[in-house]
Amino acid sequence: MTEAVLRVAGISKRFGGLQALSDVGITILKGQVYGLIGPNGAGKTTFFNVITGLYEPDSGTFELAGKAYVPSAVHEVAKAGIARTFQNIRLFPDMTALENVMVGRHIRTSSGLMGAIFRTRKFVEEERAIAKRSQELLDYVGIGKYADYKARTLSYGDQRRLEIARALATDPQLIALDEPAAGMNSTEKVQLRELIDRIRKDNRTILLIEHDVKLVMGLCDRVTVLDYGKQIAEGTPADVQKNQKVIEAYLGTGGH
Ligand SMILES: Nc1ncnc2c1ncn2[C@@H]1O[C@H](COP(=O)(O)OP(=O)(O)OP(=O)(O)O)[C@@H](O)[C@H]1O
Repeated sequence: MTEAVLRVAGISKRFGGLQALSDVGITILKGQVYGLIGPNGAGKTTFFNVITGLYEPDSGTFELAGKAYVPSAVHEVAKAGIARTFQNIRLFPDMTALENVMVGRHIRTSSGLMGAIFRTRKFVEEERAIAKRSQELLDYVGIGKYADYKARTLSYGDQRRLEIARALATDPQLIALDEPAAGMNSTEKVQLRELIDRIRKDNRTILLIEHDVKLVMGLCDRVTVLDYGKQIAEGTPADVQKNQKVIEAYLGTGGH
């Protein structure tokens, strides 16, 4: 049986009087692209923020690659093995593309601050290896030739690729992409789809929040649909598309 990479269950989160998530759970198997969709305000971002340590849940259990983890802080979650991108791109705009990826890689290195200050041999060697690996990742996502460009000078689509390269640099168990196609034109979306497909073929596991339902349906192995914080459907894209509750939620006849 294929192993589960992420297994979360019973996640609830309330903001004051608003129940943003009610008993939500998903299981993502290794090598899957798993989609999370739902109308505006359904709770997708909240769910993402809970599993990546940005929001503290009111309840829930969390397991990554067979080990329980506590999503108490973003850096702890990154160390445990979940790398994420953000809806609003969060790169270091005045650092080069290569440096942005190197930052991601640093959480997997060991020489630490003292090594950096005294430029120990181990540190220098480690930096060289990090730069090499980071360049490979830029090549992998298709922006290798922009390694020395400042992040802010890259096109929107290329900045999103750079974020993905930085996420990959942490060697994550799971890559969580928050609306990667937002603001992309149709050519960029096709390229994004090819890139995500390629990442999947390399046996990586991806969780995807996306507004572009067509992209999700074409790309994902499984999909969860949220509406008003509740999981109204889970299954293959074909199953979910036929689900009456999903149709109603999207057509706005479900009480919206
Ligand atoms: N930090 C917060 N404080 C209070 N309410 C919040 C907070 N974050 C989200 N909410 C509320 O929780 C509900 C779910 O929001 P969320 O952003 O998770 O939905 P979403 O599915 O990601 O929506 P969208 O597609 O519009 O991004 C909304 O009603 C929202 O107003």
